[in-house]
Amino acid sequence: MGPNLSSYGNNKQPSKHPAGAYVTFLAGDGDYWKGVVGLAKGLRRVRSAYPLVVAVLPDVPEDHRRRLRHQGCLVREIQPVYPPESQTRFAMAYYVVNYSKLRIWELMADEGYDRMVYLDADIQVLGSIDGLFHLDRGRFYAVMDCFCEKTWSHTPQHRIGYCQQCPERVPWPEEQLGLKPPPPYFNAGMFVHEPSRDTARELLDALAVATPTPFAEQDFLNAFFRDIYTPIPPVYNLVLAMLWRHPDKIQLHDVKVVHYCAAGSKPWRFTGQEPNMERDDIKMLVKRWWDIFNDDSLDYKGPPPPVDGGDEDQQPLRQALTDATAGAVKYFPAPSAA
Ligand SMILES: O=c1ccn([C@@H]2O[C@H](COP(=O)(O)OP(=O)(O)O)[C@@H](O)[C@H]2O)c(=O)[nH]1
Ligand SMILES: OC[C@H]1O[C@H](O[C@@H]2[C@@H](O)[C@H](O)[C@@H](O)[C@H](O)[C@@H]2O)[C@H](O)[C@@H](O)[C@H]1O
Ligand SMILES: [Mn+2]
Repeated sequence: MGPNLSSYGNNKQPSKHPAGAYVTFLAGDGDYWKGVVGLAKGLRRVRSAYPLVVAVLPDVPEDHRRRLRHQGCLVREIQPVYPPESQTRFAMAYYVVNYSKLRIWELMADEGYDRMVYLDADIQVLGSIDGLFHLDRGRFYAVMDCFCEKTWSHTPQHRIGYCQQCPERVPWPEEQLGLKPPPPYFNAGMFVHEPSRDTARELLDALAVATPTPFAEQDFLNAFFRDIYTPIPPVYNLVLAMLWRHPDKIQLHDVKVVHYCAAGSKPWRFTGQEPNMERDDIKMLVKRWWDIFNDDSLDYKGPPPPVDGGDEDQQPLRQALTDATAGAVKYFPAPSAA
């Protein structure tokens, strides 16, 4: 039986947990910053009581950091984390970047937080999830993943059509494939845990001797937290493929967190051309994302938080460069209504 989340409904928020924060991760000079802006505005829309910390790699340009600060994000630079050298073929080549997520335990502990809710930048929060900060301590909370998409085609379970979401669908042939993969396995796009430098050290020491695997830090985190992982309902991280792989498990109107991780579903790059992207529910969810992203009433109204760690004397130069390019980004029109 999973944790009792029933009392944490939308409006019955318990008092604010003293030292909690949302945290996301941003790498590169591409367009994921739009995901972070959307997430910051989405959390404001559901009146979250907690700040959003953005752990940025050094390659995130000042212009993107400024845009995030202007949306009230607490931007903090982290150093990259690389897995040991290996010949591993990641499910997506860029997944090697995602090991740097492992810096957040150290970052958030140093920032003085004792509870964090991690959210990928390709996530949107449609209903309040502040109650997650009050879950019992000592556990690692996340939503179970699905093995049915072709990104899992490298695994034996995918090959025989087995998925932990419906273990009865295909019996596991132990004599042929050995023991069933130890359930449950979580999606690492969203999780609830407690920052600490000890955990940070243990994670990085374990990674140093780990063999990288196709789902990179997600596989690693599943192995590391296996003994304390506690599944929470999919309303807290709707892995989009669940809509067509396990529709019986999803009531769309109950969903609080949408994770745009299916191929072709990133709203800021949405073309509708990839498989399943023609679905009405997908187009509705992408429009929901754009409606929040383009809603000026959700913009941060306060003074931008101070630049963290920026060498102040460079700030004026940075600002001049930023202003010079500020008009360069055109916000894309929302896709046509579903
Ligand atoms: O170029 C990139 C790739 C990934 N990310 C971050 O790493 C997370 C995990 O990557 P992604 O969400 O693309 O993986 P998926 O959930 O789609 O497998 C993203 O949400 C971002 O927070 C990023 O900032 N820049
Ligand atoms: O680096 C590995 C990534 O693995 C996970 O994404 C996968 C997973 O959800 C599969 O089940 C889907 O089939 C696939 O599309 C999707 O990309 C996390 O969302 C992401 O944060 C990150 O950990
Ligand atoms: Mn993601």
